[in-house]
Amino acid sequence: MLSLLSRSPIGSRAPLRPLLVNILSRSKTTSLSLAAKHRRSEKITMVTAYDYPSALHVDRAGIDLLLVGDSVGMVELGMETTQKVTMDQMIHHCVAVSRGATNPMLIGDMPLGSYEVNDERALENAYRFIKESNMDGVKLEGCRPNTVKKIVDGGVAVMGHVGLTPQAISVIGGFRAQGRTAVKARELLDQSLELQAAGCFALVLECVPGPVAKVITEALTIPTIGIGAGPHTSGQVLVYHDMLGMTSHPHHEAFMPKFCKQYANVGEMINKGLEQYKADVESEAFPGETYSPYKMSEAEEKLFMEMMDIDKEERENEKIKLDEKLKSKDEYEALNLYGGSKK
Ligand SMILES: Nc1nc(=O)c2c([nH]1)NC[C@@H]1CN(c3ccc(C(=O)N[C@@H](CCC(=O)O)C(=O)O)cc3)CN21
Ligand SMILES: CC(C)C(=O)C(=O)O
Repeated sequence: MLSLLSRSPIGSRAPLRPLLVNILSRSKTTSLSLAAKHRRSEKITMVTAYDYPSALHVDRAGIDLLLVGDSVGMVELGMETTQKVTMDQMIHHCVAVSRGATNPMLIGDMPLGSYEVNDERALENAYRFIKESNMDGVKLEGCRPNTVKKIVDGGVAVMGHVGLTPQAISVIGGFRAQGRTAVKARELLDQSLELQAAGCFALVLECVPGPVAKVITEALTIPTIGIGAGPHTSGQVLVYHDMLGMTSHPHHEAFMPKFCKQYANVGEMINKGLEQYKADVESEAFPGETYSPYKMSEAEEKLFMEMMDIDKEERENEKIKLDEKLKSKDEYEALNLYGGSKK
């Protein structure tokens, strides 16, 4: 209900038609429909998206949950970690995503510093995701049952996230698997149970051994969404750019996790397309006649050429003068650039 209200056309950016279509077709994922899917033992799908076009694609594919992850900082903003991502940056991306995706349940990732200082601030920031960017719920990292309870009591659905929690990289020391000893695995189970009791509607398990994820999944009533957590979770999540092979940029290759299956090679296609465009423009293969669609009638063209003849000489003289002026400016700049030593 909350998600429907937040998409109300009154005071919202969401257009009326998708809202009606959603109600009629009942294709909108909600925490309720997700719980029902989980009860039917059907696997749940989640993918990240950070902008309008990726949101359109995720929606069209019929993915259940769309996460606007703080991984946006690394994948789209070129940061080394997720630590520097701000609330304003998250909202900026969430707004764009919400314009592109109407069917998946939209989850906004609460960035580092937006929920730890106190529970009141956490609730305020959760409300920003709902009110300013049309999200249907939020995700926060780590075991903070009191914070989760505060936000859920405030009327906002919360997804938990345990195991590798990248925002804590300065504590953990690196992007590596968690829960690999019996004691640590037991701790993860206890955290998961606490988060469920606090009111989380689902739980992300990131980079934990398969057997640990299996035990946690079987112990919980709410669905678990795994990433690098093996096959026995209730669903899976991957980062959009990783799974589509859009990370062929050398900066991104460093962060390609080994649990990620690549379903397409979009990065390679982008490289090929750009190189071909450059070659075509330089060889004049593009645009040619084929991509020059705007015509004028022969009569108008003839008239235009006749008009041009009237002051032809005057314009040519003006052009020569301007050319001279620009050329001398170029030389002046070149002299400055090379410190006057090179002409
Ligand atoms: N593009 C992208 N994809 C992700 O899945 C992702 C992000 N970014 N940013 C936030 C976190 C970080 N994630 C990661 C990143 C790398 C590994 C990884 O390959 N870890 C190595 C160990 C590296 C080490 O020990 O330093 C591994 O073998 O598991 C795991 C999770 C998952 N998340
Ligand atoms: C990897 C997923 C679970 C995430 O938290 C993110 O994309 O930020």
